[in-house]
Amino acid sequence: MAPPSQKLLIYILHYDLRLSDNPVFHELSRIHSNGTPAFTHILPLYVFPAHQVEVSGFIPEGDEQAAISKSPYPEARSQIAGFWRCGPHRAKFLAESVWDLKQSLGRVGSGLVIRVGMVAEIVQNMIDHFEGKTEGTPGVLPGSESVLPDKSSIAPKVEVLGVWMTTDEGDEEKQDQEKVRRVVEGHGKEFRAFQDEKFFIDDRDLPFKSVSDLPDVYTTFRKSLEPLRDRPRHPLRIGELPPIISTELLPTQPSPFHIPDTLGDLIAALLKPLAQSIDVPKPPSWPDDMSSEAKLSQSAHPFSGGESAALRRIDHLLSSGAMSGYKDTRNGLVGHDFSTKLSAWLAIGCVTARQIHAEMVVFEEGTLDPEKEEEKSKLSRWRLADGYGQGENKGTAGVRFELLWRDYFRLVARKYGYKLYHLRGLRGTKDKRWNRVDKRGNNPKAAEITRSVLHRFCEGRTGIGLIDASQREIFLTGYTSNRARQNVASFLAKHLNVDWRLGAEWYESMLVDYDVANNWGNWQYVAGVGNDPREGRLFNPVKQALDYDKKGEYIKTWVPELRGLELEREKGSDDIDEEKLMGLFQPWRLPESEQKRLGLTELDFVQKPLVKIQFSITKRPCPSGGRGRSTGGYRGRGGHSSSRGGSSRGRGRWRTGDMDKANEAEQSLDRQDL
Ligand SMILES: Cc1cc2nc3c(=O)[nH]c(=O)nc-3n(C[C@H](O)[C@H](O)[C@H](O)COP(=O)(O)OP(=O)(O)OC[C@H]3O[C@@H](n4cnc5c(N)ncnc54)[C@H](O)[C@@H]3O)c2cc1C
Repeated sequence: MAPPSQKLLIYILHYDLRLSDNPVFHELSRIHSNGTPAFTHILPLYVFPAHQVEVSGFIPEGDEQAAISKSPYPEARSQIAGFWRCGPHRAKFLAESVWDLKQSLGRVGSGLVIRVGMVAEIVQNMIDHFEGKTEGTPGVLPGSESVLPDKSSIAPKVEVLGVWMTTDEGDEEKQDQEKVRRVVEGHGKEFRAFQDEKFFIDDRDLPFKSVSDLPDVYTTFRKSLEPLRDRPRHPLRIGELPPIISTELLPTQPSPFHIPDTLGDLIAALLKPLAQSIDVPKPPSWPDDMSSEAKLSQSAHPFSGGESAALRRIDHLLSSGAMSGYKDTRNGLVGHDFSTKLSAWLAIGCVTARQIHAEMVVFEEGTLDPEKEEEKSKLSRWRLADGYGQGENKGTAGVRFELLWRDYFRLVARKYGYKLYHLRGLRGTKDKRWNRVDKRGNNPKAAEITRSVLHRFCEGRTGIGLIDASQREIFLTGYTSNRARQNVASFLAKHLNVDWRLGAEWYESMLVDYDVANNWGNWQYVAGVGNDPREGRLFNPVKQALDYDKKGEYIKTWVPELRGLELEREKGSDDIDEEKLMGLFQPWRLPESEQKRLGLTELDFVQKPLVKIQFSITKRPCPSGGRGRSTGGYRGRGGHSSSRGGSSRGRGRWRTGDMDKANEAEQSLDRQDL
């Protein structure tokens, strides 16, 4: 047989969906420019992973139910609650990101091949195909569900030399990588795993050799790295890439799946199975008559996936002055620009933290050159922006500070491995009894009650305005602010005592920016089982609403049932009636007449809130009087009524108890860091 005419290197993309500042593309272009790489062609390959993303919608024809039953893979659902692991918002964002990369690569004469399945099986299928293995050759890994080998013609012209990919910290990702390595090395090919360089500080520059030396307190970690502005490396330059293999030589997508030809069809294939089985019985919905433009303007995250959109967003943040103002706005709840909204692109590697840093440096130093054609138009946008050419400011420093949190949680994931997903957390906390929905440690009746509480939590019908607004926002848009996330996580874990992993699974399903280390690490932190140095931190969502949603704008945006509540003492004035505000924060507190007027008398979240939190800004006792209590026989935690007072604010004086004490401490630390 003639020797193969093409020597192929496969690059599997996963959470590194970008062309710029990409260590693998950098290496490929470097070797290519050096003249004599061992390979002649490359294959950039993205596989929608069947265990994380539901892929039954890629099966052509038939109704959705039939499609699910025909898929060789189990549904991609979370382990405990059974939520879709990748809900509609992230599925769409991911498809847009993959498509954007395909187009960017196309523009530089390369391309991206898309497949669905388990990545190791797809790699095996490719290698088998090029090794000329015929039908019947296992295209399937031992122990996995069957995926039929490709039946198309054999292509002896190509030899696979190796497979490259970047590593991830998630347990599952590590296992997937290991399976790929075994397949590749089992065929005597080269396997190479690159450290992705999408973080703020490169692993090579960390002040410790072994991750076991990572401090358990973020502040200690941060201090060891300050000044942060001096730390990041420069983004990598990508030169010309080796030619891509002709797609005709490739095996087709293993049956029964079909890869769509357009972005619209790709999104439709991902969304189809998700739409027919929504995870909660009474999901929130947009008003029927709301236009898609109005939805986008109401959403805090109206952005599309992809490297191009990410780079445009960075440009916008700098030219609008939003980045310079970040420190003052970052605790906002409503709007597009109160925080950077870069997280979703960072999570799947459409952009790197050091690219953000590098753009901020150019902005801070004001070094754009009007003589350079490519910098001229940027200069016209940036030069009038707040902070241009004036060095690091509070806002840009604040963004660096937050980006380091992201690095930190990734390293925490590396240090603690599987403990990231464990109920007892990194701390191994044993003394807390959680309300659970799984069989272990629970009787069926209690599990059933917890399940119904969980549904109300997910649906945004708990009766606590801030929590409900956030939960409806996340369901409808895939995003909610960091402030809201902290409150939601604290509420589930500490007021309701519900197994915090259910919240983490819900966020995994809902968030457009889901990231394994950041999500599970943050949930543990807030639930009190992770590496928060202060044990017992508790967010009081009523006080938090008072601090961060002073005029009730956020709650009214997302809980339309309460929009008709007029908070101003006089129309158009800034003078807010605090009692009504308290009614917005917990609608059970509204007088009966107001409840009737607003049509709230039949609503469970008004009449039977999951928790009543005692909190008042007047000297008068709360309407229910006495201790706060949870309702419906649920073993949760209400507020406490011992009045210890606190700071005066507005007209009255805080009348709260233990919860305020916790919040005073909370304010002093305030996770300004988080
Ligand atoms: C319970 C809970 C779950 C979370 N789950 C995720 C998740 O799955 N994915 C995710 O990216 N972030 C998560 N976060 C962190 C944080 O809420 C988001 O990163 C942030 O809200 C994203 O919006 P932004 O890009 O506008 O953030 P900005 O405020 O603009 O911050 C800039 C960047 O810094 C990083 N950052 C900010 N805060 C944190 C933080 N607390 N931890 C780690 N990195 C941070 C993010 O990359 C963010 O894009 C979670 C926080 C909590 C409390």
